[in-house]
Amino acid sequence: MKSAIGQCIELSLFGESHGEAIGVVIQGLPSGIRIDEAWMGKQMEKRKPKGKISTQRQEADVPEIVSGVFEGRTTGTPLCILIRNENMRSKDYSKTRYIPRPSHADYTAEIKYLGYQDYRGGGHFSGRITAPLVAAGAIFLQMLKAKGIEVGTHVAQMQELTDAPFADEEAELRAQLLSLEDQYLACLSDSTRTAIQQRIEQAQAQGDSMGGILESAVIGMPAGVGEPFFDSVESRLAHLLFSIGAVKGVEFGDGFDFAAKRGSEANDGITINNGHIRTLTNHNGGINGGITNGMPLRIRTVVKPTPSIYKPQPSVNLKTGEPTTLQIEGRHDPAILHRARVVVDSLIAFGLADLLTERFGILWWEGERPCGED
Ligand SMILES: Cc1cc2nc3c(=O)[nH]c(=O)nc-3n(C[C@H](O)[C@H](O)[C@H](O)COP(=O)(O)O)c2cc1C
Ligand SMILES: C=C(O[C@@H]1CC(C(=O)O)=C[C@@H](OP(=O)(O)O)[C@H]1O)C(=O)O
Repeated sequence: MKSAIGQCIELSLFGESHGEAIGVVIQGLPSGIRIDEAWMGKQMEKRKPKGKISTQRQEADVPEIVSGVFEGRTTGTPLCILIRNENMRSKDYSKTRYIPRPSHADYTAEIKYLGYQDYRGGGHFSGRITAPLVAAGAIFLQMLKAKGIEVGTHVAQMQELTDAPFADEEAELRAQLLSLEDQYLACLSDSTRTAIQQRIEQAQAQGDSMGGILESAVIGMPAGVGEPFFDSVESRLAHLLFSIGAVKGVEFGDGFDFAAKRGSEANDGITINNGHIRTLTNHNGGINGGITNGMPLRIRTVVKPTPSIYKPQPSVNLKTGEPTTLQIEGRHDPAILHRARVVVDSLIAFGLADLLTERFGILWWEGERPCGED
């Protein structure tokens, strides 16, 4: 029953939504990585609930680094980040203690943990546990940036509303990733952003919720990263992305659209560009044989509509065994994807940092550690 992942670098999560604190322990980090707490704070802002399109639970979400950093740089020993819970309203959950919310983890956690789980606010299964992932992700994203690797995600689709696609051309894609940096509801097109915002607000007003698709891109990944068979780049990243509550699908490159294509439409012709091997198209999303080929990675993640909705729903009282109608109270996100996009970036960055360390060794990050500076 571990909440841990990683080969060379290990991430381990702890905490519950209504407990004292939540957090992450990272082991196997290179020493000497500069920690930019101000930038970590900016990343946390992207996940924080804001406005009508998010839960009304307001938390300061200030990451406290309690070990593993000395004089602003990683020591290389376990790094622990703590985030205090302050704004809980546990009474929202007491009336419905034995009435599981459809499509949340209430029933499955009850069975697995024999009723001993902290059921308040989804406990360890709450989307809240993604806050420490974002704090940790800020470290991995900065490690990648120092190596010229950029990761970014936009809200690509909600129902029939679709955002502009990521560009194939690398300089244009880089500019697009940059444009997403300071957005809360991150879209490439202003009109799509407005329409998606309105669609979520509409659902919120009706006590309902929305899902959608997040599209991510990574540029600057060197070719040759990834392990054969079980530790392909796809397997490792999908494992991480499926750990995010409400994620129900992940695809790479053209993904499920390959079903409609012939080989002649799906293959990426190989070319040479300024001495670098590149492909003319990128249907395969930068990965062949589970190994990066030097092209941008393209990943799509589908996030289901938030399970906690304010409409009456059928459930069962687990104490009496009687069918019942559930009417929830409390504060919930009418959509998750705008808050989850930074979680997706964070986990992709962690997965790639782990794979890069496996490929090149921990000293590959050495350039990050200018000896004698400071
Ligand atoms: C950032 C984030 C916020 C979330 N907010 C809510 C919420 O307010 N209410 C809710 O019912 N589920 C929320 N979820 C989703 C649940 O945590 C998730 O659906 C639940 O753990 C069950 O997992 P599953 O949907 O993967 O089966 C959120 C998830 C994330 C990642
Ligand atoms: C608090 C956050 O989101 C929570 C995620 C969540 C869930 O079930 O995932 C349920 C709600 O928790 P509570 O009922 O305790 O307020 C959300 O508010 C957060 O993400 O920081």
